[in-house]
Amino acid sequence: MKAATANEMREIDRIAINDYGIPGAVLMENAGVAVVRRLEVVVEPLIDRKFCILAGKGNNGGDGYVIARHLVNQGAKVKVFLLGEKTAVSGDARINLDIIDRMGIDVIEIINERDWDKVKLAATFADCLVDALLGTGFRGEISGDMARIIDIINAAGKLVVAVDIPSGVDADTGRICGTAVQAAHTVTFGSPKPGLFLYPGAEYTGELTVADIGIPTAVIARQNIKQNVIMASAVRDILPCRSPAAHKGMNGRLAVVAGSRGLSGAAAMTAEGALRAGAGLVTLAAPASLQDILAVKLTEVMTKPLPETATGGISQEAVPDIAGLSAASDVLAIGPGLGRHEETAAAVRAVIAAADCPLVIDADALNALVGYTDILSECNALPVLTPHPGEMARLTGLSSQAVNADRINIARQAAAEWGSIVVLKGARTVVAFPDGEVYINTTGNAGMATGGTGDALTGIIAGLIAQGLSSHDAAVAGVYIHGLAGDVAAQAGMVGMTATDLIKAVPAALYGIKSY
Ligand SMILES: NC(=O)C1=CN([C@@H]2O[C@H](COP(=O)(O)OP(=O)(O)OC[C@H]3O[C@@H](n4cnc5c(N)ncnc54)[C@H](O)[C@@H]3O)[C@@H](O)[C@H]2O)[C@@H](O)CC1
Ligand SMILES: [K+]
Repeated sequence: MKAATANEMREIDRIAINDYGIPGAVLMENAGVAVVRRLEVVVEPLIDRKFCILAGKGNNGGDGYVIARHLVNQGAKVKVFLLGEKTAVSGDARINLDIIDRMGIDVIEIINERDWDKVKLAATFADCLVDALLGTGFRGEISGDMARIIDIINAAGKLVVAVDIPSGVDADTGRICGTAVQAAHTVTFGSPKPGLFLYPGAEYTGELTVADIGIPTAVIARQNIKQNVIMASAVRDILPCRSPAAHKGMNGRLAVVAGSRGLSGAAAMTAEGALRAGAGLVTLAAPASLQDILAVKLTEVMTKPLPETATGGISQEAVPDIAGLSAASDVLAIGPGLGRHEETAAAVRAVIAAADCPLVIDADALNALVGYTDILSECNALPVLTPHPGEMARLTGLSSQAVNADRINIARQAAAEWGSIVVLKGARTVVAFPDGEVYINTTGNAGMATGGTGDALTGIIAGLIAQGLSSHDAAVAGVYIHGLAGDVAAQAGMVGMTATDLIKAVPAALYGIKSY
């Protein structure tokens, strides 16, 4: 599913109105009715229920007047508050404001101090508040009277339904622009907006409904929208079918280069993640002194001892061994638990520059690339990089707060600059490609904020590449499956679940998607 930015959505509306001749008032009618359909479900029955509609001066407010008309027709008691003067309302919003004026619906302009008391009182007695203050026309920050009315909505403790976007949420990034309406439900029009999925905006959105308001689908399809939301159906199509006559050699050979003294678990979880994602044969290459531990930890994984530094990380002498392994593998996953020894980092860079097969690069292999991202252009296939915000911050020189504040664009820029697929992990993982295409993942939960889940993801993505998926498809499907496995594991309790629980749940997640 595509997710349109505010600018893209405005252009879509414009084309629908100007090129297709759909009157703006018709789109507004459909938008308002879509919200009423949702209200019929969440405030049931509507008759005699009290609604307070908070309207801004633009078309988002216009949707609010349509909602008011339909609610009154259904027997609800409706008060409309307009933040400003009626004379400031124009166009389609004006048409609908005039209609409800003629219907005798109370429209109170919030102009002086006494009007604020009326809003507070109405909010106190309402069953539901409808946020029609700001939609895709919102720019800048929330301040002054707008902040004040949003505070009243949030303080009322009532069911809040947002029209198109919770006011104050940046439609493109999910940033809270000063303050924002905390909605329980949001009905968005035509196409969802990225900011409704990305945190913190997603938390203010509540349950999201995407409503068709009659815009021809071709208008949206022709926009070349590059933001996507990963859907189960798309992952189902991506995943390979497994022949009933399959043997292990048909499901790919995968090599993992991971681990160092004290960090054997990361290596083991990466290898296990790959196996659980369906890889045929997995070889874990790790420092020789970890052999005994890994042999105990892992049953199905083959191990390859590598020369190591005095501190127990892989050494430069390991490079030819790994090169040989990569030549015999369909994919190489490198990084988890390697440690940050400079010799190890240099060995990692040599491996990345020389690898013959597709790469999944994570953790300490990403740290090894700080200041050396130019070597990524030497990779034969598009490498997949899986940084968390901290690693991304180190790679880009930004703070992790800055990375999280604009996840889509930061990932997109990095993917273009490095000629790589960038999987920016965290709540709502974003997968970005060098051509600007991005995918937002919605599976997963806060229980996954625990050590080792990132190693599992690296293994899962590599495991899918081993089975013949392109790095592109493996990254998109991998983050979805990883999050879904987290959701499956969380059914036994979210807090306290471990990466191992997630890894064990991968087959169930795959079964849920593909029934195999
Ligand atoms: N014809 C269309 O384009 C359609 C628009 N629709 C609705 O209209 C919305 C877009 O309408 P508009 O483009 O009129 O814009 P909005 O109604 O989203 O916002 C514009 C108003 O907000 C004010 N504003 C902007 N930034 C502000 C800030 N930081 N602080 C305080 N006030 C601020 C502007 O001065 C203006 O009065 C959509 O989100 C959707 O709800 C729907 O009715 C469907 C059809
Ligand atoms: K709104």
